[in-house]
Amino acid sequence: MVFDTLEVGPADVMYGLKIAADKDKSPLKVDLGVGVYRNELGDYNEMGVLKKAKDELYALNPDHDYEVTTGNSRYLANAAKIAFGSHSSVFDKERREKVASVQTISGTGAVHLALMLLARSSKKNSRQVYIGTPTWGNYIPMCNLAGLESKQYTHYDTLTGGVDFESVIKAIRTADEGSVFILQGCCHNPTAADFSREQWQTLAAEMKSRHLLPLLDIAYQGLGNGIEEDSYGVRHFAQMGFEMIVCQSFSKNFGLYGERAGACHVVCASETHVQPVHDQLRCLIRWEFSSSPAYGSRLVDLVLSDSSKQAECNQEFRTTNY
Ligand SMILES: Cc1ncc(COP(=O)(O)O)c(C=O)c1O
Repeated sequence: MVFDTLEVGPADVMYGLKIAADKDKSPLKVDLGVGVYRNELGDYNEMGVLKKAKDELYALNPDHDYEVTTGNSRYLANAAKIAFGSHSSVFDKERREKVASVQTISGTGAVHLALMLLARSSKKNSRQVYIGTPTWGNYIPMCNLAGLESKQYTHYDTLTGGVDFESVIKAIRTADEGSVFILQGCCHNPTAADFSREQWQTLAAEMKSRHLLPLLDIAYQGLGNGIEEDSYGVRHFAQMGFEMIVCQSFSKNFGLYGERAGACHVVCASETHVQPVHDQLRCLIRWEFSSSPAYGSRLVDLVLSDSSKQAECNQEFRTTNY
């Protein structure tokens, strides 16, 4: 027998909660479990700007922008621009310079790919991944899956309802050089305790002096204080010249949960590292799932490539009460 040693996996708390919520027939029920836009009736709420993008996409040749494995370059450039800002020092005037970007199976796929890349990079035996708790339930199991050791510190101060910044700084000061810190860019899941601008600045200075690697996970950009403000941490770290990873999701902000649109951006210390890093990502993608689903990323790309659609999208973020 082959499978007789297998036991059931650990329970997924969110999944359990979702099933319980689905079973609850109370008319007063508000399901806040899974991050999907819903309207007043509790139904899926499609953004107006996406409806238009869908119509446009139907009119296009489905193969018009197909790029095997690592994803469509215009989509990736657009995704990088909203994460880093179009005037970021990670770009030169014409092209992305220090960033290796690939399309991923949404934000989860981006984090997984980033961890797999770290596990294959040098110093892998000593590289620890620091995670502030409580946190998104997938980080620790995904570190285990990638063969990376994770370390936990307290992120949330239950007394103030904000970030336990002293604990974060202590973790930074005691971590080994080269350790990875997973930091959520905005709308912290599950505590909503985000870093202030000043705290991002202190974090960056402290992490720089200890040669730590930030892995910034930005799964809710636009849903906190707007596109620009929500990526303050990402943009500040990039401006500080960090070698860093940004994991990006369009599930929540574009209401594209099932389409799995995301990106992983690796900002390299030097231009010469970009090609090998990109190629390692290509290999990981090819060996695991060949290529990411194209549909959602094409919709995101149509919106981000068109300034009037992008403005409409920002307007929807501002006016819709999610
Ligand atoms: C903090 C955080 N990161 C990443 C993700 C991944 O989201 P998705 O794979 O749906 O893009 C989530 C989803 O809940 C999340 O809360």
